[in-house]
Amino acid sequence: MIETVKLSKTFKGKKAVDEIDLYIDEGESIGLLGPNGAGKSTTISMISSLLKPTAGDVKLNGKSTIKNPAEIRRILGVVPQEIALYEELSAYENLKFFGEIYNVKKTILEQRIQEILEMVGLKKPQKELVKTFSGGMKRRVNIAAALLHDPKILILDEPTVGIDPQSRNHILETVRKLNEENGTTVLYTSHYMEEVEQLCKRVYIMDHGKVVASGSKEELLSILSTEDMIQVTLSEMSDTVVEKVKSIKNIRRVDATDKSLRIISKKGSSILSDLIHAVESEGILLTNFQMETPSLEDVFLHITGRTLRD
Ligand SMILES: Nc1ncnc2c1ncn2[C@@H]1O[C@H](COP(=O)(O)OP(=O)(O)OP(=O)(O)O)[C@@H](O)[C@H]1O
Repeated sequence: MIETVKLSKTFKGKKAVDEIDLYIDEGESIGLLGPNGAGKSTTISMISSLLKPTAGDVKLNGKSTIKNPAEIRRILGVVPQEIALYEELSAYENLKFFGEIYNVKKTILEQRIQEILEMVGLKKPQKELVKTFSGGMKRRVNIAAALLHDPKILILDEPTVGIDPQSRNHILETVRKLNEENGTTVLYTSHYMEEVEQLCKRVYIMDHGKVVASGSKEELLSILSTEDMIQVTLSEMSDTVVEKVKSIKNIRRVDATDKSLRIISKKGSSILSDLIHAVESEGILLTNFQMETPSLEDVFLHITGRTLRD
């Protein structure tokens, strides 16, 4: 359906997006995961034909959208990071205004607004002014605005950043329903890997403008099939104990936080006795030892050496 071919964008000599190839089939839910500044927003702005690429192409059903953006704009709903609403109007009035801008037929607009308000959980406060809404409620109105023309593809740019948990759950549930029950194709960007794991069947991991890994969650996790993830808690923490643990054979990486160590070791290597020995030689006790199931966060760490929120 949508395909990007060596899609690139340079700002003042700096490559924000660097030869990205990705494809999105009809009905898929795709995650674009990466830390701040990875190039996610720039990529989706180019896919949405809001930003012209420096090089490369975006194709819709095989046809370039760069010269002919009308078709892709017609079938896309985009929820930008920035909230774009009229604060002095109610939620309902905002949607009415956007519906008219999107040329939604007058005969169906009213019903459509009510359906969407129900979907995003804002039917009750629809007549209240947007300026009285929480950040999460505003974000939900923004999502509603993007859905008015019943888009085939919905693109959301980090829609849950900085909002309350209730709105966050509502947004995730709305997106899941749209994809699973309505068949809407979803492109979801986030730096919260739990959301992408929950919502998306296929994931592109971006870093420094490039796609560094892609595939289904299972495929991405299999990258870690040679490693064990272990979480340990100590009675106290010291720099020397971290250094001692790092020097244990078969331990590949150690991250220390407060009184915990997150250890990546070679799969199946028994490090426990060396670990206890290293810790106790510093007069510290090992109070908890737990093997962990790897997540996409670990895949990102493995590939880039950094966490998603570094
Ligand atoms: N209009 C612009 N002019 C100059 N540099 C820009 C512009 N837009 C983005 N950049 C730079 O391009 C890089 C990628 O930014 P982008 O916003 O696409 O990343 P992101 O992954 O979406 O991160 P975030 O979650 O912070 O939005 C960053 O280094 C950013 O500073």
